[in-house]
Amino acid sequence: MTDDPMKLGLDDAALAVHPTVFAADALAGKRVLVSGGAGGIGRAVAWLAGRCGAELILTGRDAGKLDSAVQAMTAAGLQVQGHVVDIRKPETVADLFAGPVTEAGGIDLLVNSAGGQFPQAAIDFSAKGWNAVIDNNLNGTWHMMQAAARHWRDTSRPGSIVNIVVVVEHGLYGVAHTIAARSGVIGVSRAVAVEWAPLGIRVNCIAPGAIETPGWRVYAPEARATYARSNPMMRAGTTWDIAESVIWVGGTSGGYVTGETINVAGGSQLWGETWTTGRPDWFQPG
Ligand SMILES: CCCCCCCCC/C=C/C(=O)SCCNC(=O)CCNC(=O)[C@H](O)C(C)(C)COP(=O)(O)OP(=O)(O)OC[C@H]1O[C@@H](n2cnc3c(N)ncnc32)[C@H](O)[C@@H]1OP(=O)(O)O
Ligand SMILES: NC(=O)C1=CN([C@@H]2O[C@H](COP(=O)(O)OP(=O)(O)OC[C@H]3O[C@@H](n4cnc5c(N)ncnc54)[C@H](OP(=O)(O)O)[C@@H]3O)[C@@H](O)[C@H]2O)C=CC1
Repeated sequence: MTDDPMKLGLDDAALAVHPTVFAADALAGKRVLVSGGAGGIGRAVAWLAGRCGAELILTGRDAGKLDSAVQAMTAAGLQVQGHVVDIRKPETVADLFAGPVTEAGGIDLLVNSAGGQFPQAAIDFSAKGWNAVIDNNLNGTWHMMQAAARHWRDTSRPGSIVNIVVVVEHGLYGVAHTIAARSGVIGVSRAVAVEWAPLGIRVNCIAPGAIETPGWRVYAPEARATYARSNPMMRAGTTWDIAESVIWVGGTSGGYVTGETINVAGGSQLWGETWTTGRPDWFQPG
């Protein structure tokens, strides 16, 4: 791992050729919407979905990042468009579905990869900081989920949602606000997996472990240096590990799966600790 933000995780050149278990037509005729689609995990999901034959709609806040993702994928022959959408603003989410999603002919799969947080001891959270993380990760994800469900209901087509969360049961510290927000996403996903089953909508979550991405820049280098050894496999995962699990559960291969949260975390849900703020003296061995 390096501190060069352009070198955190797999880049476009790697994602364009990374080996995959999926067939080139696994998502032929499908359209996939990826929020945070120019970020680390979202970008890998988009590349894989595109390489499996899906048309892509990517969203994010940063127009420049979106442009670079769209350009790289277009140059590789993928069908992709990008739109600036802040998931915290329900009106811009509604505009996305009423505009580009409808004009493209609808979507089949929504992957909510937009999200993030900052490391801080919970006792020091300001009200504003807490609210920012809850709003981004719980409310923002919900706005996207509900808009997609309404789109599928109103167009009488089935759909699938995959929410990217974090491992909430064990071992992730210094980000209690995001544990709260993501626990909420997991809870509401379980609830609507039942409520929306009559609409033909499946809802699942993927909980990544330590996956090297540009998002890691928010953590101090000393904290980051410990992440790889925070799981029994003693290594960080790749965005491709997450992308293949997303396409598996979100696509027809996951057709009988709903309401699940799948840890793709090298076993860190069972063993290991990730202190995003550095491990306090109390927890030091010996
Ligand atoms: C077992 C499993 C193993 C798993 C092992 C896994 C290891 C890694 C786990 C997770 C990895 C990832 O998620 S990778 C990362 C994904 N990407 C990211 O997290 C980057 C994106 N982050 C963000 O966008 C921000 O953090 C977020 C708060 C969500 C967005 O907020 P805003 O855009 O509103 O941002 P701001 O205006 O900057 O901040 C709003 C307020 O938040 C607070 N705030 C913001 N940054 C702050 C900071 N660094 N320290 C304190 N407080 C802060 C302040 O009160 C701010 O107000 P003022 O005081 O007025 O300024
Ligand atoms: N990497 C890891 O180790 C882990 C990551 N995760 C989670 O996976 C998801 C993807 O993270 P990752 O790819 O690593 O990080 P990145 O920071 O690379 O990507 C996150 C993307 O989310 C977008 N985003 C954030 N907030 C908003 C918003 N309000 N509206 C629209 N877009 C937004 C950002 O877009 P823009 O830059 O355009 O604002 C960014 O590109 C996040 O939820 C993250 O917390 C979970 C566990 C571990």
